[in-house]
Amino acid sequence: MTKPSIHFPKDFLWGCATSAYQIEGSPLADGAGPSVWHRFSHTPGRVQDGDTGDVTCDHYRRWESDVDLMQSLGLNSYRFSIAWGRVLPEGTGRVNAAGLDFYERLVDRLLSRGIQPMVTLFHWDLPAALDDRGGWLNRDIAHWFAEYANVVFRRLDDRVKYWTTLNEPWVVADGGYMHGVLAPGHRNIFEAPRAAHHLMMAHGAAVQAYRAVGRNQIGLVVNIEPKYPASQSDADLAATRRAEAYMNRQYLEPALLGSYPEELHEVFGDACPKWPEADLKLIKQPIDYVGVNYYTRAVVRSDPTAWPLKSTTVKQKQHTHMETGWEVFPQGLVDTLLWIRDKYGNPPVYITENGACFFDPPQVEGPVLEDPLRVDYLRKHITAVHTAIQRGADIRGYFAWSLFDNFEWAFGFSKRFGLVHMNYETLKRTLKTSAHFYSKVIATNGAAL
Ligand SMILES: OC[C@@H]1[C@@H](O)[C@H](O)[C@@H](O)c2nc(CNc3ccccc3)cn21
Repeated sequence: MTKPSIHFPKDFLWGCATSAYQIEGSPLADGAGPSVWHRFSHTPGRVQDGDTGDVTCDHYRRWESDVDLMQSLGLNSYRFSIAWGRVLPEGTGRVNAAGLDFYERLVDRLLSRGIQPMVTLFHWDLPAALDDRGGWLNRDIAHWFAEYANVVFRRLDDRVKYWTTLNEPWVVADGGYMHGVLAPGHRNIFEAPRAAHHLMMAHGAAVQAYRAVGRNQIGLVVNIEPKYPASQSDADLAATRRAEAYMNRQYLEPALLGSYPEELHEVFGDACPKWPEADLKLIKQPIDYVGVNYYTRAVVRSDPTAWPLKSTTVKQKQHTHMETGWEVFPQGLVDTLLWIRDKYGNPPVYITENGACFFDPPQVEGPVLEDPLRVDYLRKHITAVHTAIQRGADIRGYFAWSLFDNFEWAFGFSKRFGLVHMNYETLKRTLKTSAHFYSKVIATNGAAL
């Protein structure tokens, strides 16, 4: 039987995603102020092998040829983030013209190559000067973030059609304040929900500011990891509900519904704050789309000894090279997209990140490097997106994570997610077979799947 031909909507965005600290390098160049990730990566023991973002892919200096590489792949869109500290070195106040000019030149070159920018305002690299003033623990950060957002909106909204306020607030609150494994490295259950709330207030303040000056689209990017109970026992079902509320609903629901899931009281206990209604009103600013970062699912088992969720995830069969063994589970993406369709009124959705790191086979030098596992992963997950579209989900674009191998936060350079291989000694970019596969998918709007 011939395979039914797959076609995506006519104006579907096909892109790759990156973030400033992970690919740019030159973190202090041209007047830029340091971020919490500059400090964190330069603190011994915080990042594997002592890796830092000082050079990484050197995109800050190679951006012109990198944009030309994106064009050669046939991308019609590119998701990247702006380093807050390049634009406002102290986080507020003085604007660093050289920093803003860099991003303006990048946007102009992308547009000249027919590539639509999707710009993230915050992808974890908070200016260190603001962390010194309390960072995400200080309620004033909502105003600081709106001030920064306004500077960028006024300069670029005539050319940038797609804005994102925050990338994955859950990761910042959970990694940076609950478990302390990401910058700024706090481990405190009383801080985590406050950081989470202030992140969402900043999101609301930036959207509110955008409505006064902007004419395009703005949304929020969340990581969604669907939770499946390991058994139908009451304990496992309750643990699964807690895990889903803590990761998947804690940010979407204040943004879309203006309320927090009740299960958070079970997670945070007496650390769970009570917020004024006015805060929730600020957070619930109408947004134009939801960005979903999907990588894997979690099978959840109750574990009363596990902090703070009293649950653990059960490792599955085929998984990627992530330390926590992220399972390859494309059905989870279908389930996630239909869950959003049904639970939140079928909002416009972009898959703003999807990808995998594998221990790619030993690389033989040459024009193309073989990464069959990543090709298989992308094929299955892009097909999952198409399945969700056929079942009525309003999906408008897909961004593969990532364009290049890059700085994988606390894992340093040990994890490679790129469609393009990065030689960190020579900075040579080499396409992997997944890049060629993705190019064909884009050129045929999905038919090459
Ligand atoms: O880990 C791969 C990427 C990372 O490089 C991006 O900067 C970030 O946006 C990103 N988010 C996820 C998924 N969310 C997540 C879940 C658990 C721990 C850490 C991240 C994966 N990734």
